[in-house]
Amino acid sequence: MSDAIKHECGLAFIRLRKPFSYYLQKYGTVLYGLNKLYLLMEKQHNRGQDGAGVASVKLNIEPGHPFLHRIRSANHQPIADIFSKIMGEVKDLEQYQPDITQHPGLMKGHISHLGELLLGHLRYGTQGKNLVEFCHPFIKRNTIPARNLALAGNFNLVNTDELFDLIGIDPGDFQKQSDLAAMMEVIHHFLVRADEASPGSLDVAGLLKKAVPLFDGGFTVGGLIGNGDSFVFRDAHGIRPAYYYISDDVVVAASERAAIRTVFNVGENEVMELMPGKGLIVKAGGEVTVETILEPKERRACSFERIYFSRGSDEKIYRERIALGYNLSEQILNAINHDLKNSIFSFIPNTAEVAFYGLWKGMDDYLERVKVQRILSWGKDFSEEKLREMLSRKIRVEKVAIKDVKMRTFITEDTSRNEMVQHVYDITYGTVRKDTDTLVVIDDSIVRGTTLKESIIRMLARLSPKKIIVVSSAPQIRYPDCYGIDMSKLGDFIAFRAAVELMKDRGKEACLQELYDRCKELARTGQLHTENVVQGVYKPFTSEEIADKIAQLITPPEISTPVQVIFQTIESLHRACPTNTGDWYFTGNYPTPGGNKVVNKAFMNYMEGKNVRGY
Ligand SMILES: NC(=O)CC[C@H](N)C(=O)O
Repeated sequence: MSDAIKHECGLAFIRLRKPFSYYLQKYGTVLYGLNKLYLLMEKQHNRGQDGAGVASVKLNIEPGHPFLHRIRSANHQPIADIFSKIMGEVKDLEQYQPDITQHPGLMKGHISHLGELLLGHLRYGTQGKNLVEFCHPFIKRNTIPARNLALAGNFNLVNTDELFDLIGIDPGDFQKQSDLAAMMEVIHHFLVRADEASPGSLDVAGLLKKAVPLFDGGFTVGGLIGNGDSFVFRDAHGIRPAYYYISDDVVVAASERAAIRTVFNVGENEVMELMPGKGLIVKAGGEVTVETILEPKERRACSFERIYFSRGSDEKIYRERIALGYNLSEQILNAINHDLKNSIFSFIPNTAEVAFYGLWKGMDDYLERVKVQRILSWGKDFSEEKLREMLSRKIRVEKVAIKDVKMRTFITEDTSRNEMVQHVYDITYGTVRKDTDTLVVIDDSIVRGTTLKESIIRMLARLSPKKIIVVSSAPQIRYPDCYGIDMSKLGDFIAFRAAVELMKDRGKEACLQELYDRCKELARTGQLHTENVVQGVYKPFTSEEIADKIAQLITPPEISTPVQVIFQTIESLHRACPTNTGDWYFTGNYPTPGGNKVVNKAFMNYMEGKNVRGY
């Protein structure tokens, strides 16, 4: 991955179904749940770099004693920071009573986070700021236990303002900036109503059925209620991922299946997908149900989860990434004129590595077909040496690019900064035959193209290949995301800039103004959600034209090595990742009405020179 696409958030939910003494007996520790939560979060640390948080609820607590706790951190290593504090409490206690960990009751009384209900979160902000105040879980306290709520999720909502209006709340400055704050108010509003209606027996599914349809966005959200009930729900299109596992001991939910598998050591089919629109509800007594909260709509699960966000250790995701690379083989063979002898294949570390193996397989299959054809065409006319030579032909793969330094902010002076930026990546010398070999490098996506231009292309050109081909295992990113990925500004996308350049080249700049006027007209009549005007920016051009323009844009002016860029097609993406058909960032087809509004607003912001998000 050369361009960091801002990562997703990750959710980790654990509900212990037995008393703490049981875990002490069976697993040797009362801290079983917290240990598992720690692992479940660590195994998903790919999903959030801004911060993390944990909330916990204790069951059956004497009135007057605290039962809901929450800890958050936006430190450098937020997960470690949180758990060192949680475990610090245990160490402190052990100083006074060395065998305290053998006493479940005492532990539960003294360790704030030793609750049966645990909710962990990893954040990459898509709204508000990257501060600890914005880290999840958010909590709301009340003297009535059933009206206490902790919430955390992987989501983005595009109707935050409307939500406050709907429940008649005038948000403060902080709340205005946070979709989680809006979600909290809405769910809490219905939680209070539900508690009023039947004190002592909350209808969790019922209250979610009232609250959740009001949210426009993609979401997987977990919640703990002070009365001991808890839930996880998912949007109707299944945009954000959600998985769960139920055993006699625990109920677990998380954003990634492989994380649950690893932490609980269970098989692929033991971990279930929480289907679109469903809610996983665990009552205070431990009963679990999966209920329909929203009528499921057309499945549009985010394909970027498969291309890049989720960990490639997942059984299915691994195979899909292999297929993504494999599917690119034909386009690449055409680009190198089937000249495998003079082509070297490599990848941009690290996330593109699996797709690279797929590409390698694709090339190998082709080479094998060629070998068989050639050998058959010889008839009886061959020697051992000739046969050996033919069989020894291999795809040439090398580790060419190396991820090196993280740019340090202390370099501020422009010229040295540019010089330094180059060195974010390094190259392996002696791998390429000068002016003879074509270098094919696969990356998982190209968003802004900045790192390619500033570092990778410059570095690769130092090896003097005949040509550089950059292959993207994702299609062209043309439209903003508004469902949890922080890529919301059109002017940032190299594909968008390429289309604008092409318009300029062809004297069609007026087209942009026309599209802008169209947006303004739609905005005036409150119709911004009805169509995606930005599709008109790309319409006059073929994908190849845009790819060629991107190649020009990412080639630094002083580099004379020809550069070509090849993208995955949308069809082959869907062939490779059949269950995750969400592709709005590539096609502009948004699953929810807010999507069109966001893309049109993003375009208006671009035209007006405003560097803000479209939601
Ligand atoms: N990436 C995410 O899921 C972000 C969650 C939420 N929108 C936030 O900014 O906190």
